[in-house]
Amino acid sequence: MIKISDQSYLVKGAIKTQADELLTEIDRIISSSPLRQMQTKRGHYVGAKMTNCGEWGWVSDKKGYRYSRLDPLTNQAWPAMPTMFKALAMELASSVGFDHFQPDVCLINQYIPKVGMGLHQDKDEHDLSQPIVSLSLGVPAIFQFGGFKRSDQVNYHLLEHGDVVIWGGIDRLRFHGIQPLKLGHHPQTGQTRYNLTFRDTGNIID
Ligand SMILES: O=C(O)CCC(=O)C(=O)O
Ligand SMILES: [Fe+2]
Repeated sequence: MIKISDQSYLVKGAIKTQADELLTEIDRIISSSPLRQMQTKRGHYVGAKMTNCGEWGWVSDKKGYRYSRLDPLTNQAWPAMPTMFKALAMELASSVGFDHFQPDVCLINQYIPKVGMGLHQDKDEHDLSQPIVSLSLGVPAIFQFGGFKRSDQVNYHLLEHGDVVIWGGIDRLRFHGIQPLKLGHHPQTGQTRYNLTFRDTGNIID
């Protein structure tokens, strides 16, 4: 395990043995809530294609970013979070000292060559005491991990198939991003990288 900041960790190869099962579940989720490019307030499109599983899903459209219980594409609830997803995310969180993590959303990002994700903070969750658990599958990518201001210096970390990044506590609001994906090939995903990001929205379902 590599400590990349005070309460941030990169665990190389942590989910290699679960990768097949994760990819099978991703296919199943995508077949009911398809990957799609989301729009931003300014009318641009988010580069990565996205979908979700869990009680909530992260969505973006001309009204902005938010969590929604329904998939706006299907008007149905998001597919349930597979039991193994939740158990794995909880185990990974607790392995670096974040106990009692109860993710209620898993955002699935799909990157193809040239697609990245600009520097941003994950701050749409109400409960910032809970960490972010982020899994990488397929083609490698360069993760940028910065400070608390967009202009702060960033460090670069290679994320390969099976790697996990976990950040929380005092690091929860650090800026981070993904550099545009380089052309590559992975036997299980082709030219694609998948990222699964587990969060606790802090939303209460009544
Ligand atoms: O793809 C990644 O590794 C990071 C994704 C991310 O930061 C996000 O979805 O908020
Ligand atoms: Fe993020």
